Amino acid sequence: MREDTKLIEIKGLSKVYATPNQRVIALDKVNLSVEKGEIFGIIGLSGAGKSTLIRCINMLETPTEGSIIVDGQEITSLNKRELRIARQKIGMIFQHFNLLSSRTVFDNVMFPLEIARVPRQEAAKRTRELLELVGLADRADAFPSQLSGGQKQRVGIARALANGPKLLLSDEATSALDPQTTRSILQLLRDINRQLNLTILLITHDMNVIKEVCDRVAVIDNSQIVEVGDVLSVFSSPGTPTSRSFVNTVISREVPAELLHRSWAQGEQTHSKFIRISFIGASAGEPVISSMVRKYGIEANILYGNVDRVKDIPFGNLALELIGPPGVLQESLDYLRSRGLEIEVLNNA
Ligand SMILES: Nc1ncnc2c1ncn2[C@@H]1O[C@H](COP(=O)(O)OP(=O)(O)OP(=O)(O)O)[C@@H](O)[C@H]1O
Repeated sequence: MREDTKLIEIKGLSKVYATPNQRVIALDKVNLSVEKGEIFGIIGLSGAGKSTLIRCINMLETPTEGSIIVDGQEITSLNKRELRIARQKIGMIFQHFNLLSSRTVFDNVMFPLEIARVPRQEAAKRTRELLELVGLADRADAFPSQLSGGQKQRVGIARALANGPKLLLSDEATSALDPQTTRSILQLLRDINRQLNLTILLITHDMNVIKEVCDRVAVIDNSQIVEVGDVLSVFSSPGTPTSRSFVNTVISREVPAELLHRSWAQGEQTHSKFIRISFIGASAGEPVISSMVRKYGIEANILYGNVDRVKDIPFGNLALELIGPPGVLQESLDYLRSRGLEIEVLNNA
């Protein structure tokens, strides 16, 4: 039998909150699947339905309709006892850490093991290993109030990993942290994803988080998933206005308007096309562009360019004005596309 590569499969998931005077549709027929071993991000504006979605996956919220399969098990149809066992496979971390203030770091991390009735010696050994993993071995006896935000989240991560989960859910885990601490926590999530082959599903409103750690992303808007894709593809060609505005918050893709309106094309016979080329990886567009210019005898003016990184991969944008006879311009674009470049025509002046 073929091994199932999906860790989470969500079908037709809806959630309606009914309050005495209104019904709020927080999720509307959501379908989504998450592969084993990936870091999957869900991004959306406030109120889009992110928290509801992630909380349905471990049944902190009961779906109104639909099914959720986690690691081959239909979570929505379990009884209380089965659900308690299934939840041991699902760790969760939170924006405000949710640590027990009266317990030490060590006892916070050991808490889920106590609940799972793991023998004390074994639990203590596992707790020490987890503290080592998150870089807090020397703070075992501290209380949460004595820790920085980043350290508190490390405790949260160690506690979430205590029962050896297959899935880690992250509910805005870096939203309360400063940018530098955010980066170190995201780095830790990447490390544990790799070392433990742990699948991570995170929700965020911050596209930087998606850019730093995620393999794939889903954009949620108004209770519905409006786009799902590889993070690099969504960054290079966002398919919806919501995705585009999220991408624009971290990567400047916009060509300044004054450049777009200034054309160097002259006369009846020459036209100009403004294009944006997105390139991924080390293949800068440069040699392809110079060979296009030579091959078709057109002019290319560079309007704007930048290079960024998505996860660890260089990712760039270059805006050009191509000038030449209309038919030749079209052939030039076909040539660039045939060389694997992502091309967007910004106008047809
Ligand atoms: N317990 C509840 N009772 C009634 N309405 C709720 C409840 N929880 C959430 N909602 C509503 O459901 C919708 C989705 O909320 P949700 O918290 O899932 O969105 P979100 O994307 O996580 O937003 P935020 O980033 O602000 O937390 C919102 O309109 C919200 O007001």
